[in-house]
Amino acid sequence: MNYVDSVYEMIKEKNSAEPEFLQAVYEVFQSLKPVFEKNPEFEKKYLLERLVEPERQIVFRVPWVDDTGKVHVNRGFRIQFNGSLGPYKGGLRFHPSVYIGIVKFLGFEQIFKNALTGLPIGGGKGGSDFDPRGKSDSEIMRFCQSFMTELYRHIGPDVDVPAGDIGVGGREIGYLFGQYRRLNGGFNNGVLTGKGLTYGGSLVRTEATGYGLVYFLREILYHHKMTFIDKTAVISGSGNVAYYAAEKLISFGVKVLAMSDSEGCIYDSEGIDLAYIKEIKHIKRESIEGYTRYNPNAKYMKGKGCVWSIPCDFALPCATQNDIHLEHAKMLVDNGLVALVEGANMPTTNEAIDYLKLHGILIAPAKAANAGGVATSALEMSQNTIRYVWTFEEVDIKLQEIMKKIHRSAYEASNQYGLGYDLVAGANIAGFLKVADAMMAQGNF
Ligand SMILES: NC(=O)C1=CN([C@@H]2O[C@H](COP(=O)(O)OP(=O)(O)OC[C@H]3O[C@@H](n4cnc5c(N)ncnc54)[C@H](O)[C@@H]3O)[C@@H](O)[C@H]2O)C=CC1
Ligand SMILES: O=C(O)CCC(=O)C(=O)O
Repeated sequence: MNYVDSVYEMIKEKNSAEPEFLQAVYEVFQSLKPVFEKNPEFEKKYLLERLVEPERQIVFRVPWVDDTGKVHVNRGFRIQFNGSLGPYKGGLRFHPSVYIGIVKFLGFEQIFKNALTGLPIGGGKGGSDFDPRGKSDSEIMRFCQSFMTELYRHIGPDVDVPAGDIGVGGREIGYLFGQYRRLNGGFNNGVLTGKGLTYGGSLVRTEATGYGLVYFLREILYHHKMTFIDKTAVISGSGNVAYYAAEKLISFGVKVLAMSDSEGCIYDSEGIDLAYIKEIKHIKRESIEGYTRYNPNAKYMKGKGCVWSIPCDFALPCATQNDIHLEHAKMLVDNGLVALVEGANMPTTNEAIDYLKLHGILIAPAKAANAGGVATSALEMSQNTIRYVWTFEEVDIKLQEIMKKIHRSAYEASNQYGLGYDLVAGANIAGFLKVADAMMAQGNF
């Protein structure tokens, strides 16, 4: 058995209760085989064994009191996966499905994504099994305060800098920062990103992941001498990433036909009106079905994955992991899909990716395509350090440049290893080589 497969077998045995983590590792390892053949010194230094073991895993109790006075206890996590390139960096997810395996898969992916941005950030991720749905604003605040009461001793602008992810947006980051400031003293705002604009947030951070996705797709289209003209898209999710991806696509002339939430999807043949999505999902925080109240011609379909039955040129999974399975991939191909653009982390199963590749679909893998969010977080850190604020245009130009460079480095790495235009493998290889270089230089740690 070759080195890569033997390390994977060892990891499978050690982490058998963490299928999402194993899936993420398997996918990266498949791309790395030619790299290990070419660089035997990596094997000698046990690089893969070290890479898959987080540098630090913090698990803690989060007690909080609801509006009726009842006490609840949730579990909090922060995984400081790899700090060889810079302070650990990555979001916090609040969702009932969160457990150590989810946080580890997200943290593992984050290492390579952050490396691809070209900015000095290591990989980390965190969260809680707390369910924000149906909670009052005061309950959310009390939960965030309790979460930060433990987390604050493990983070810092030069140590670990969390941000948002599913269930954690501007409101939650505000409460988390308030509690950090209260406990830590001083105004150390480089400790979190995704902050509000009045206390150190960066312009464009809110939009960055969604906009970055579309900038990345634009590079793919340029490369293949294609354009956005007369194209259609469907998007899963209707949260932060989905919303701003839709906004940028629409501004480029693409018709966005459908969006979804965890219960079902809405199909509007005239093109989704984002003002309604904002009202329903971001302000009222209710089911996407409410869209039909505003536009009775739109159609609501219930069920997971219904969005992938709608014919489109571009499919953008922007909700959660393992959203596109093999049967969805088959439907998308049969319906004439041109490109898959991954906004969520690991939204496509490995079998579905293989099927899409086999059928010539252009694939923008999450690690590269959704890296605009964390890249802009790193720009927020830079502004906090120099105590300066760049304009919207300045940050947006930097974001476009970063997405262009990520596309180029993924393509070049793929080409260098004789794989042609395979951005899935190229992103894994380019991200890995940067981390590998830093780890080799820093000795056996
Ligand atoms: N916010 C950011 O800057 C970044 C987010 N991501 C990824 O993008 C995805 C979306 O994140 P955000 O938009 O920030 O979160 P959000 O909380 O704003 O939106 C999440 C969306 O996913 C849907 N969703 C959640 N769980 C679901 C489930 N089990 N089944 C179907 N739909 C579900 C929700 O209804 C909502 O529309 C996540 O996978 C996240 O890891 C990736 C890079 C950066
Ligand atoms: O902005 C950040 O630090 C985190 C973004 C994130 O969690 C992700 O890229 O998945």
